[in-house]
Amino acid sequence: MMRSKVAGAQRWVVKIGSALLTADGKGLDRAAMGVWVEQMVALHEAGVELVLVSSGAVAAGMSRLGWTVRPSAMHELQAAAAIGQMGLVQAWESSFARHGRHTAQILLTHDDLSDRKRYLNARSTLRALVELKVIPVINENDTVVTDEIRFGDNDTLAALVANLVEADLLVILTDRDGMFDADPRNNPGASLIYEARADDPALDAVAGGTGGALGRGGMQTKLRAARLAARSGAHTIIVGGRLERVLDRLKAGERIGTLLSPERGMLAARKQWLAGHLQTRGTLVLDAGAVTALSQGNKSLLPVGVKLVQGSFRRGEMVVCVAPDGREIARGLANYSALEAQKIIGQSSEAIVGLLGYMAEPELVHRDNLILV
Ligand SMILES: Nc1ncnc2c1ncn2[C@@H]1O[C@H](COP(=O)(O)OP(=O)(O)O)[C@@H](O)[C@H]1O
Ligand SMILES: N[C@@H](CCC(=O)OP(=O)(O)O)C(=O)O
Repeated sequence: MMRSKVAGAQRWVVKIGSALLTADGKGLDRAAMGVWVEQMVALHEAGVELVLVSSGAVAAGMSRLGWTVRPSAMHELQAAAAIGQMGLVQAWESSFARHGRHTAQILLTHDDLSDRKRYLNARSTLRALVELKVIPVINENDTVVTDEIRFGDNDTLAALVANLVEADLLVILTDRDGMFDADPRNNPGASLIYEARADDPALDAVAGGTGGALGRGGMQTKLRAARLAARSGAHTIIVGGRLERVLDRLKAGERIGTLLSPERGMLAARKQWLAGHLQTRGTLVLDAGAVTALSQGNKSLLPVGVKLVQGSFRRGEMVVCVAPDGREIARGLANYSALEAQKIIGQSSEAIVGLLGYMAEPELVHRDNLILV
């Protein structure tokens, strides 16, 4: 069976766990990293937008310090993470640089994603990096977190990043081929689950065990991550990072790993997510024709149907669309900034290039990014 949802995904968050990255505790596995980088570059060339969530700082730091046992004291873990993070980003940077790609380090904490302003700032920085075709490499900011506010495992962080960048696919690379119907460490006969709905309660029982010696979360946090990612409509794949050409094969639609699907359609979930999480930055006053097109025709909003632009917003920010009498019709993500929108309203989409010198999209707000109210 072809996995079209995976093959067709445009924006991927790829999460690589400690167990995989650190060759089972022997420092960073640069050879394996190089193989994933090659595949990520190929995805990039195929037009896929990529964000990487990389664990391994603590494990890499332990190996630099010659520690063989993971410390339990928080300050020692934090010290190891601070040391290891250097090696981790160096390794990603040099590996991507061999293919002419830049990387960018982003360290996030729980607070960054729960505080609205910081959430929106992180979102716009990540969007900018993705547009610049740079690969963001994200990890938890271990130095400043306390026990109560730690993500602890990067599965949760990766899912929140998938929400943040509105990814359509979260790929969790791990040391098993996927999620099995029982922990394969203690059940050699366990079999791989190929597909399930992320919200299926039967999965709670099979994902019961904890992580390995190096990883933190085990399958439980991966399942929770899939459920979190599903809130913004993303599909999740849990798959073996050591499988040959794993990312290429996912892109080709091959049925490997465990695919966990959102319960609701991608578009509906994504729209609900957008409505609940983004502040509006401006207002577009529509003409009567545009009001009808949006509310009855399920159409995109074209510049020609807009009479007035209010507020100051950037490309990708949320705007309110109102009727001439001020009644709110919809909200949506603008394809142009307020300044650009001022110049193109009332004009046909063909005129955009002449007016701005380029055309990002023919619509001012695409219907996939429009939420009717
Ligand atoms: N149902 C299950 N299917 C697969 N693996 C499971 C399951 N339950 C528990 N596990 C364990 O989860 C481990 C992977 O999680 P973890 O060690 O946290 O890795 P990572 O560093 O990749 O996040 C596997 O090695 C496996 O032993
Ligand atoms: N921030 C930590 C990641 C924590 C962790 O071990 O995560 P994971 O291996 O993904 O379960 C680190 O870089 O070591």
